Amino acid sequence: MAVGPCWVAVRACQRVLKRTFSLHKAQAIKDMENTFQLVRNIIPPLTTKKHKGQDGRIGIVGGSQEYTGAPYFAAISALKVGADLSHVFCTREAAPVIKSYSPELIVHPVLDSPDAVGEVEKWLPRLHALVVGPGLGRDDVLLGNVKGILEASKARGIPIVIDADGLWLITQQLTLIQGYRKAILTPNHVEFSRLSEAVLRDPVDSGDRRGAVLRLSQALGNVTVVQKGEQDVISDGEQVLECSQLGSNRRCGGQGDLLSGSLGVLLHWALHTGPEKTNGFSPFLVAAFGACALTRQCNHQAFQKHGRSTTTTDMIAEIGSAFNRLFET
Ligand SMILES: NC(=O)C1=CN([C@@H]2O[C@H](COP(=O)(O)OP(=O)(O)OC[C@H]3O[C@@H](n4cnc5c(N)ncnc54)[C@H](OP(=O)(O)O)[C@@H]3O)[C@@H](O)[C@H]2O)[C@@H](O)CC1
Ligand SMILES: Nc1ncnc2c1ncn2[C@@H]1O[C@H](COP(=O)(O)OP(=O)(O)OP(=O)(O)O)[C@@H](O)[C@H]1O
Ligand SMILES: [Mg+2]
Repeated sequence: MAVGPCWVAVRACQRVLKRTFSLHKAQAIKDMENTFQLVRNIIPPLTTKKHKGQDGRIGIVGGSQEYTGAPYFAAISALKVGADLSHVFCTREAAPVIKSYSPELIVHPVLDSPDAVGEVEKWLPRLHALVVGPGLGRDDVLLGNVKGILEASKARGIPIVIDADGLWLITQQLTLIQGYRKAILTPNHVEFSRLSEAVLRDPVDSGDRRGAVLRLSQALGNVTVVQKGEQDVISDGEQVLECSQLGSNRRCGGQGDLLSGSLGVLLHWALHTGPEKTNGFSPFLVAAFGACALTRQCNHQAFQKHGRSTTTTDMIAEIGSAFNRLFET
């Protein structure tokens, strides 16, 4: 077959694209490796000199009539990653259910009480990070209470992870989070679109996920955003990171709760260790990358054992060994 100049040009162009793509891929792998090292740097050593609480006291705000699993997944994941104490602030009805899942959680049935904000505020001085939203539901009274809790936490400078219905709340009231740089938002696909459309008043460009996450973070005043998906895309409005750690194709509910609970602890560790441990790199990005990689590795390991029957409980059972493999070898 005669090969015309046009075809030659196409082949040349394909070669350049292929090389650019491989370079991009190689760069992405190198970035991932460097970021893994930064995550390793923030892990606090286990020593005889420490007392209970020093490696993290994490609060989860969520748990309602409909949803008791999500706050449990987040709270137990925080403990399994290495926090010393994990508190759940939930509704009165949800509390006995959550307590019955695990004796290891401290459960406060206060979220629908008349003085919910005051009841949670009492604990704030002792908490290193809050995770707001898993299993919260969308009841207006509860959301009003959580608004007060967010305001009180911001006034104290507490790092906050916002997930699930917490994202629903801030999507309705963007000023609640605008400019609070100690927050990390962890939207799934739907939550990201809702939030992005509310903030940027434009439909999301699904062909440019990195750009979309970067723009959302910038518009929120450099609040860190983690868009979960086939790859997790993370940005603080200045840099964009991707996590493509191998997971599996099993998409059972609750994986995002494992991620947000883990992130609560890693965020505390990243902020506590100081900038020299993260080479000046954003501690928010390091913590977010660590939580994404860990969740996906748990998913991978659980899937190897349980295949299609994998559930989030199986993934939680993998946290210890996944953490070791990724960060302690
Ligand atoms: N065991 C428990 O207690 C658990 C409780 N949970 C709690 O549930 C509450 C609500 O959280 P949420 O994530 O279900 O709410 P929301 O964002 O409205 O999504 C709803 C719909 O969006 C869609 N959809 C989702 N992802 C998509 C994607 N990637 N790509 C495309 N579409 C996608 C999908 O719609 P469908 O396929 O049905 O059309 C889905 O049904 C919250 O409190 C949370 O913490 C969970 O944590 C799970 C474990
Ligand atoms: N298509 C995909 N391929 C691989 N991993 C994915 C995919 N989609 C999501 N994940 C991973 O699953 C985890 C949870 O993301 P997901 O989008 O399911 O969150 P979620 O909807 O908030 O979960 P939850 O059910 O807990 O609310 C993240 O670690 C993400 O990387
Ligand atoms: Mg979720």
